[in-house]
Amino acid sequence: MDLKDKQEVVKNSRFLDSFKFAFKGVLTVFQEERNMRSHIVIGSIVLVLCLFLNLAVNEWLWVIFSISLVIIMEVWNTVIENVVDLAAGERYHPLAKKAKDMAAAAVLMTAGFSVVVAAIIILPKLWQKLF
Ligand SMILES: Nc1ncnc2c1ncn2[C@@H]1O[C@H](COP(=O)(O)OP(=O)(O)OP(=O)(O)O)[C@@H](O)[C@H]1O
Repeated sequence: MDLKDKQEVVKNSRFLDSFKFAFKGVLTVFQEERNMRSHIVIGSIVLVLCLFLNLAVNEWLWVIFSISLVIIMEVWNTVIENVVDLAAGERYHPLAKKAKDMAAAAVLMTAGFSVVVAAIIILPKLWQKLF
């Protein structure tokens, strides 16, 4: 094995390691964040509901996009909470409060966007189906 092959093996193992660490991150956020579990349950219910509503492809994309965005934003919220806790520890600090509140605001705004998507795409179809 020459130097070039060795470098490729090292690169490959780092690539696999980064997947392993990313999956560990997914697992940790699910285990430790109650809000994340709620997002997953609500998102799954919405997706199952959509199966019965004959959505067009672009409507599916909007629904999947908005659910994914809430989940991704919750991951970032958790990242910020952890980093702030690391920096501030048990101390009260106005900047720690600002950072955590803004991170929570980002999740809230994204959830608001999902509600708008649901109101435009899902509710009218559900209404039609039911009445
Ligand atoms: N070190 C701190 N200094 C000042 N205010 C803080 C600090 N830590 C938390 N807070 C305030 O308390 C609130 C709750 O903090 P916490 O760390 O429990 O987050 P949370 O929003 O409850 O998170 P979770 O998503 O885990 O429910 C924050 O939104 C922030 O307003």
